[in-house]
Amino acid sequence: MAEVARGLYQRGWLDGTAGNLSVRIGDQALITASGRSKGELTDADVVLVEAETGAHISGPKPSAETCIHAAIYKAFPDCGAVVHAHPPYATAVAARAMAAGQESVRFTDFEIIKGLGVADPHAVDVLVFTNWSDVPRIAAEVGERVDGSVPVLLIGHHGVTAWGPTLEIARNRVECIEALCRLHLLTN
Ligand SMILES: CSCCC(=O)C(=O)COP(=O)(O)O
Ligand SMILES: [Zn+2]
Repeated sequence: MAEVARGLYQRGWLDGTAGNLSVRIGDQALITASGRSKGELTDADVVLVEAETGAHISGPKPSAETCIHAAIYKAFPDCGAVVHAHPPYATAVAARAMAAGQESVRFTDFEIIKGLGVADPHAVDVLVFTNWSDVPRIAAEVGERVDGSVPVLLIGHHGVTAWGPTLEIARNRVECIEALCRLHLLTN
C-alpha cells in the first residue's frame, strides 16, 4: 500500500495528505489513516475497519472518506481494493461536469478506455458525484448509483475514486481515468 501510494504521490496526485487507499481482507479492510502524507506511509499510518460499514476496529482515526470505500465494498463483494486520488485532469473534468449540471461524463473511442475493463470500450459513462461536505452523504449516493459497469467515479471539484480486485488494478484505473480526462480536455 505504501509503495502504490508513494507512486501516486510522486505523480502529484496526492498532494498535502490528499487521497486514501484501502485493501479488503475478508470482512475487514486496511485503510489509510486520516491526514497522513501518502508519500511516506508506515505501518502506523493504516487502520483496520469493517469493510462494508467502515466501523473502526483498531489503529488511529481512519480516512474521512472511509464511508465511501465501505459503500463500494458493500456494493461489490468481489472488490479487493479502493484508491481515491486528486489527479488534476480528472478533478478539472469533474468540476466542469458539476458546473454544467451533468450527472456523468461520456468518454468515447480513446483506446485507454479498455484499461477500465468495461464491457463496451467504445463509450463509457463515468458517474459524477456532488462533493458534499457531509461525506456520508456522498457515500450514500455512491451506494445508490454505482452499478458495477464502470469501476471509477468522479467527485466534483475533488477527485476520483477507482476500485478493482487488487490494489494495483485499482491504481491502474486511476491512471486510466486521469489519462482519459486529459485527452477529453485536449479534444473538447
Ligand atoms: C488534504 S485533502 C482533503 C481531504 C481529502 O479529500 C482526502 O482525500 C484525504 O482525506 P483523508 O482523511 O483520507 O486523509
Ligand atoms: Zn479526497
